[in-house]
Amino acid sequence: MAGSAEPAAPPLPRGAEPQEPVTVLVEDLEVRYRPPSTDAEALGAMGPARRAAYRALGRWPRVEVRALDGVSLRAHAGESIGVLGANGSGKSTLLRSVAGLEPPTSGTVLARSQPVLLGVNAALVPALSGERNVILGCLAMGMTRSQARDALEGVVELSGIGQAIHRPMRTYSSGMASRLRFAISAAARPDILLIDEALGTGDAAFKERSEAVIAQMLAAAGTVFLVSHAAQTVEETCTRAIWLMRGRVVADGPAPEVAADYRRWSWAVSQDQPERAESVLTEARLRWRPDREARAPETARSPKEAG
Ligand SMILES: Nc1ncnc2c1ncn2[C@@H]1O[C@H](COP(=O)(O)OP(=O)(O)OP(=O)(O)O)[C@@H](O)[C@H]1O
Repeated sequence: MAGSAEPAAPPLPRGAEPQEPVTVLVEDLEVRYRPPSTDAEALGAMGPARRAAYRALGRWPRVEVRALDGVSLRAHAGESIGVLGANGSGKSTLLRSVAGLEPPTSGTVLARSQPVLLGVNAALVPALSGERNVILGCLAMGMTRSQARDALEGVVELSGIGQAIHRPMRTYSSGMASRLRFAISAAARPDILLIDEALGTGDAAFKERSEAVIAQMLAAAGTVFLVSHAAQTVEETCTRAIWLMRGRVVADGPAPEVAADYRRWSWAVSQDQPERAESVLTEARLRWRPDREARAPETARSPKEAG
């Protein structure tokens, strides 16, 4: 993080939980992976016969990664929730789980309607033009062919990629592709939209347009989740922020305050001040105790059933 002065501590938490209906409920969610690891220690921990068998087969032992380790949250209509955290803290796994794309190892994920995960639900084909992909993406999100055709102009306008819409998507920069995916996802006007980093890839005009779309969705009582490394994006776009670390919720509260705590922690880490970072973390945990008493939304279905 730039600058050398430590950011100021945020004021104490205020306000109670919103009264609006619950749209997403996550309760004690655990997602574990067992990837193969070349770590010599994992191999060394085996008995000699097993180690020899692994070597003979050219296999590596599997280790357990706890991507999410007991996450609970309740999202409400009209909330835009920023998910903050360092690399590997579990942000994308949380979004994939809410979208119903990641089976929980244990715990519960319920949603009022099928969440749309930006960039995954829209099955785009690199060899086809942006235009053809808009149609495909809209069809993939359940729109009819004529609804998709009607949506085309608005999608192109929101994405701001102009004449490039007629070129194959494989020729797009990653920012252009992200903007188009965002615009396609927004066209379906989903009740629950999950965005993984895409808003950071646009210029100021795109940012303004995408923020307007998010505001419209929230006004229609939807819920937006936005994953970002950037505390500033979350501060500017979200009403609430959740800070994840090693698959656990460190803080869950109003976006400006939680983002400020995250910023102070990132600053201490970047200044190589582990004790300071630890004390910011402890303060944040005390300040923003994650809610553990989640209740199911009345009309909730699991994400794969919903929609
Ligand atoms: N398919 C997978 N197989 C094994 N491990 C995985 C898999 N997907 C994620 N992980 C691990 O789970 C942890 C959380 O990953 P995740 O992608 O959710 O983090 P993230 O906070 O989104 O990271 P980033 O900010 O770098 O995108 C990491 O340790 C990652 O290596």
